[in-house]
Amino acid sequence: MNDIKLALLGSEGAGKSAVLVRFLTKRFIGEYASNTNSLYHKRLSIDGRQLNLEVFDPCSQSEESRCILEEPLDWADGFVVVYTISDRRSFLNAKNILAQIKESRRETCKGEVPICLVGNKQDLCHSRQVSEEEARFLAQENKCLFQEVSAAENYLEISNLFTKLIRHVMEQLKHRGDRRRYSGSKSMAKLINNVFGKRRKSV
Ligand SMILES: Nc1nc2c(ncn2[C@@H]2O[C@H](COP(=O)(O)OP(=O)(O)OP(=O)(O)O)[C@@H](O)[C@H]2O)c(=O)[nH]1
Repeated sequence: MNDIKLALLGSEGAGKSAVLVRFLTKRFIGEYASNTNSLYHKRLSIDGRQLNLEVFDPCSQSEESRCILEEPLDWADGFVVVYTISDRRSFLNAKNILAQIKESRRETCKGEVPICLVGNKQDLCHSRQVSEEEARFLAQENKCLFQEVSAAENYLEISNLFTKLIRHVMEQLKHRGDRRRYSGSKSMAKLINNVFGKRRKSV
């Protein structure tokens, strides 16, 4: 069984939980408790391989999430960076987050860091503030996957995107061998105790 660890990052209200819950349950739930960090857990089968998926969905508002760009950067195998197409500030924040991921992995990760940039709330395109071209260009610069989606309206695009990201993570883990298993398990214990406050969710 392969363990795959993903972290969701992005501005408050960008739709991180909505995107993740859409992927995990196929459903859109309008409102989520946003005052807690959550660790979602799900078993999946991709390309005939059984996977143990863990996804960290941080609370943007909590004190704890201040360390979000420290521990999870080491813990996660891949990242989903979410912005809202109708909120330029969330896009600029996503740009910042991509730079921080790259910086933190510069020394430890020889290949590409598996990341997908997600432009959420595509259904709000009448109030668009970020063009698809600009976001695609940012994704190309950072060598990450990119897709505009609507967690409110679509499942398939989100599902395909996560599947591509997980495949990319599996490729990277093959190259990284045992290194991650060692440091990953140390980070995990620390993360659960110090950051997540032992909250875990199975979907
Ligand atoms: N119109 C529209 N609204 C969405 C979409 N996705 C999420 N929302 C709404 O955006 C708001 C924020 O969504 P969340 O999923 O809680 O966002 P988040 O990034 O997890 O927020 P924090 O937990 O505060 O960091 C909620 O009111 C959602 O219903 C979407 O695709 N379209």
